[in-house]
Amino acid sequence: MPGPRFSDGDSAMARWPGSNLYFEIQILSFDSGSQLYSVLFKDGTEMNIKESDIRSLNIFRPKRGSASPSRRRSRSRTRSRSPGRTPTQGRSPARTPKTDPKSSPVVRDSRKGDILKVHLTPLKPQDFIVETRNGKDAITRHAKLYRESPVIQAEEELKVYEKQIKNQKVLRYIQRKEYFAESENKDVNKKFILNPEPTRNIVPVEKPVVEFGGAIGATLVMLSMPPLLYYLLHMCAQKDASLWNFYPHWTFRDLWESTVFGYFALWILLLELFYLLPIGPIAHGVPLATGKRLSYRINGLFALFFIGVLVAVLLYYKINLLYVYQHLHQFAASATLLSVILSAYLFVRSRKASQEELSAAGKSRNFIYTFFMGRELNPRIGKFDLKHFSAVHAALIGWVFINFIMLLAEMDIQQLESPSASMISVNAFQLFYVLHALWNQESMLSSLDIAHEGFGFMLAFGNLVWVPFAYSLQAAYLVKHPVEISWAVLGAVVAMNTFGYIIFRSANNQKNAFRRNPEDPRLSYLKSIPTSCGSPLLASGWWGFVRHPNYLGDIIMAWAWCLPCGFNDVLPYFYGFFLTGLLIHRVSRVEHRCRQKYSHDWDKYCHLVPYRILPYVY
Ligand SMILES: NC(=O)C1=CN([C@@H]2O[C@H](COP(=O)(O)OP(=O)(O)OC[C@H]3O[C@@H](n4cnc5c(N)ncnc54)[C@H](OP(=O)(O)O)[C@@H]3O)[C@@H](O)[C@H]2O)C=CC1
Ligand SMILES: CC(C)CCC[C@@H](C)[C@H]1CC=C2C3=C(CC[C@@]21C)[C@@]1(C)CC[C@H](O)C(C)(C)[C@@H]1CC3
Repeated sequence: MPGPRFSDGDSAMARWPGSNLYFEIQILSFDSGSQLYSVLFKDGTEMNIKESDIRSLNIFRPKRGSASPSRRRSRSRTRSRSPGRTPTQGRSPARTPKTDPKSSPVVRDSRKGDILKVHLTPLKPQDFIVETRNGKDAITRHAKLYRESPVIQAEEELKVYEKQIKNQKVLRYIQRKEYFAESENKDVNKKFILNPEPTRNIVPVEKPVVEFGGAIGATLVMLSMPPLLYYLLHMCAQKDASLWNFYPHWTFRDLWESTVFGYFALWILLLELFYLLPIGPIAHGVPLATGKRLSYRINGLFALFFIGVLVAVLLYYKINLLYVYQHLHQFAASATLLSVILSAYLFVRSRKASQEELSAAGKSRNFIYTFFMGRELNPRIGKFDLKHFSAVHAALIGWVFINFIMLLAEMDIQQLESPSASMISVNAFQLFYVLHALWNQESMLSSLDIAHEGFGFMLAFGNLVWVPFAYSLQAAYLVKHPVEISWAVLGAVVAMNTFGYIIFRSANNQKNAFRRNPEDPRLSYLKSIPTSCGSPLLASGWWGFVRHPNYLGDIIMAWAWCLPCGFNDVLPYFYGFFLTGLLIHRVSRVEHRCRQKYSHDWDKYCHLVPYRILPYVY
């Protein structure tokens, strides 16, 4: 068998697997057993590649007198989707085009002293409107060439870029056509195909996928979640909280009181007021289909602080905050009613929304399913963003508030001078989690719910009802079920929470920093996979450990929050089970989106990082 053609340390060009694109690499080693070269791409990706996919650099070198576009580009490199440099298509190196002397301006190249004749294809404004990252890069380079170098030998290169842009446009129309053909919306179909409105950003066309078991699943969830919540709250208030000790003897009055609804409405109005205060920085959400980015006022921490001051004032004036505990069921029912009213309003107003303003699921024609999933992505009344408000202010501040009420109730019912260690730890862990979320509020704007989900019953009920009333279940349980925990156990629980938090926080930080700036020198030790849609995927660090390390941290914390409630009952462990289930289900939803967006690059990532949440388990 002949020996290897390339030696360790050689530079060459290698074909990116599954494509026709060649990138510069360095040979690291050759394995005579598998006959594969271990190569290093310029962006740090290491791969094993066979010899037939590697070419000598000479093949790609331009002929004398012509300047290689790849070389020129590397001088003024913008971030491209290629690993390290812009790919060279196939094997044909760019050549200096023959230009038409009549139509070309004559310019002197001071660097070479040659007189070169250049013909530039004028760009039409619409050529600048493309939707992919790659297209953007092409235009940046295009414009750079235009500005920087009057001696442009790159007519051919420009043509390649124009072709790329056109291809992307064609692809976009085809995707749209397929998409709308599927959704059977003939009118919209015509509008987009005959009269295409150019979109101006990186918005992958999402195919609708039926989640939660479609209309039947949605109906079951909508009908079962409210009673489940009242059952859980009821069990927490029972002396014997074992799950089977359930003899419902509810009357309508147990669940409904108009005064309580009034107080709840007042609470929401107050939060809305704080939400609208012009305090705090403005952040921008992810690009929408219209190309716009919505602005959001980031003032959750201020709002929490004001609520804290208000609670302190009410306590000072001896206002009976235990009223909330005494009417917890009615408050939960009022919140449920409000979430239903809100969902109905959202559904009605979404009929006026344009297709671009709808979520992928919201384009379905099933009433029940879209009522549940939500149709409009970012329903706003003026500057008031209903979804953002409910996820941040109503859910998170409501959760902290109810927890605090439970702490007061425990002291009152158990005649304690200070809250128990279990109650303090549950309150402290969850307050810390909420403070973290509010401190990093800007990164929430790219979360699945804010960026991609419509606003319907699921999020309205989830945020207004489920988070404040079900996530505070451990504290509600401790009110009537005192648990003595030793310092050793407390220490172990704190250690477990800290461990979960470190994973959660560093995983989210790594991803957020990488998304903000993939070239960040502080992240240079991390490997990433270039993708055809432009945004690379982290493939080392936490995101190389499992595919959803932040969920792992979240789940560890969730169980740590249950442990201070002891082992007498299963009830306070509900949150651990619920969050684990929610995040496992969420993995499939997020991964479906990622597979659509990154296509085979996502499969590549899954191959490199085979486990989703827990190595060797899931
Ligand atoms: N306590 C609770 O009830 C809940 C808590 N959460 C928490 O909220 C936070 C946000 O959750 P969520 O939005 O679901 O999920 P993520 O924050 O994990 O976001 C998923 C997105 O991250 C990007 N991504 C995925 N893999 C990679 C990678 N390898 N490299 C770079 N980017 C990658 C993709 O977006 P793109 O391609 O756009 O970059 C993907 O769509 C999480 O920390 C979660 O634990 C969430 C739900 C409920
Ligand atoms: C109808 C069912 C009961 C559905 C319940 C689902 C909800 C509990 C969750 C759906 C998405 C959520 C989010 C958060 C809490 C849980 C719900 C409402 C979130 C506010 C938690 C804190 C995070 O930092 C976040 C990213 C802001 C979360 C947004 C999604």
